[in-house]
Amino acid sequence: MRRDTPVGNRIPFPGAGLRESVPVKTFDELFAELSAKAAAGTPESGTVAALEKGVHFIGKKVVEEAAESWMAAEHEGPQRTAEELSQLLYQVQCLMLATGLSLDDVYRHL
Ligand SMILES: N=c1c2ncn([C@@H]3O[C@H](COP(=O)(O)OP(=O)(O)OP(=O)(O)O)[C@@H](O)[C@H]3O)c2ncn1[C@@H]1O[C@H](COP(=O)(O)O)[C@@H](O)[C@H]1O
Repeated sequence: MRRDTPVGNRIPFPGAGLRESVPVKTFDELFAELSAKAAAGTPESGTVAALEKGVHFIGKKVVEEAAESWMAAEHEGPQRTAEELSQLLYQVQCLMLATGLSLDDVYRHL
């Protein structure tokens, strides 16, 4: 997720050299935060702005971040890959909110 701090490495990435775990925002915590902002229509929230633009806009962001994650994994190393994957997870959650899906709606397919 958007951050200026090092990325934790609870799951080792071979050769990554990532630092030890630091406090992180979990997937569920992020979803709760975004849900609250969406419900409140929080001003200056990028999430609220994205939701106003709709599924088509957010869907393109999902594809963009997926592609950037892939390219980072092949060419840019683990740190950049982690950053891009965090953006992908964020955009996935925006798409869930834009389509009215809950975490359980998705988790039940895992
Ligand atoms: N994790 C994220 C997150 N990841 C990406 N983004 C935004 O998604 C947009 C993506 O933009 P771009 O595609 O242009 O990405 P980019 O700047 O080119 O970056 P790269 O992909 O090239 O690395 C930018 O506006 C980012 O700020 C995020 N915006 C918010 N979050 C989290 O969501 C929370 C709520 O955010 P707000 O709704 O803005 O308050 C925040 O506290 C964060 O934890």
